[in-house]
Amino acid sequence: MTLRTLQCQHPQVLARHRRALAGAPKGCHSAGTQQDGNMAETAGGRKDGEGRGGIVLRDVWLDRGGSPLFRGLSLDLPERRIGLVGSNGSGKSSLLRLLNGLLVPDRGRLTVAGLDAARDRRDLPTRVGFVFQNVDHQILFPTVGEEIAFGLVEHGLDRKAARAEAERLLAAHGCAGWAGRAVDALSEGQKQLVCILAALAPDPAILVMDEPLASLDLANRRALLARIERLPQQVLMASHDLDLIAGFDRILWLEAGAVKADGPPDAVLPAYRAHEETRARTLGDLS
Ligand SMILES: Nc1ncnc2c1ncn2[C@@H]1O[C@H](COP(=O)(O)OP(=O)(O)OP(=O)(O)O)[C@@H](O)[C@H]1O
Repeated sequence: MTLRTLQCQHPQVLARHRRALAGAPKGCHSAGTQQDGNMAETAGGRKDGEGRGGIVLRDVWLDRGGSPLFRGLSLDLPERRIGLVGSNGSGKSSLLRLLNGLLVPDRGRLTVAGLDAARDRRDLPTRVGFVFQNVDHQILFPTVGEEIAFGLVEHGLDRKAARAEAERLLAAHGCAGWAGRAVDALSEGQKQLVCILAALAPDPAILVMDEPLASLDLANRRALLARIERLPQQVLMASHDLDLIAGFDRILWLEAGAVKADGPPDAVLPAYRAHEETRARTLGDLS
């Protein structure tokens, strides 16, 4: 079954996003990296960045907690696999939350998978799958099957078909028979896995992941990473585990809401690692 062919009969925002949107506050310039015309081709022959995916920020401003965080951020993000690094509080989660409408820019323009993030805010979650840092911010339903089927129903599948698709997805990830399991009885890592599968189920154009694999064991982490590498979706992942994103196409390093460095992993990650080691020494000296 391909959901890509389904017309979304229910363009309203998914309930988990509705809930988050209800409480969401309203919403550095970096040298925007231009598309290099050398984007990877997906299994379907589509080039990411010009098809379902693609993220463009133009002079985006955002205050958080009364202080300016992003001050004229401009970026072109067409690559298939983009890693986001930065110290605590640098703005990674805020940037990811702009992408699915949980935050809106105070000023400037943001386009995500062809949608204007301000004008089409309520439609964003239909194109952007979001995996939260904290599973408790994501999981709504008592059972695994219901959690995964939910997004499919919102996209127009009837409940029976959605349940069957959820079971198929679980089986494809080595979790056959999980559909009836109580989410509360799962370990944190198992919950993370369910959240990732729930985000993937409606076949979004872009998968945005905020520290998504922190609780997974080595086998599940490797399996999920391999799966992520094969996904047709554009993936944007914030991670403090630099090994996870070392094979990505591009790394954005944010500090205090501005782009500190931006480029391939072998250029950005060693510099970021050195910066963090210096910080660790400084913090150690202070303690
Ligand atoms: N709900 C909120 N209300 C007000 N300010 C917030 C809120 N969430 C984050 N901030 C502020 O926005 C800034 C960026 O936070 P953000 O969560 O985007 O950082 P981050 O890079 O994801 O951090 P971490 O690595 O710790 O997850 C921080 O200064 C933070 O204090």
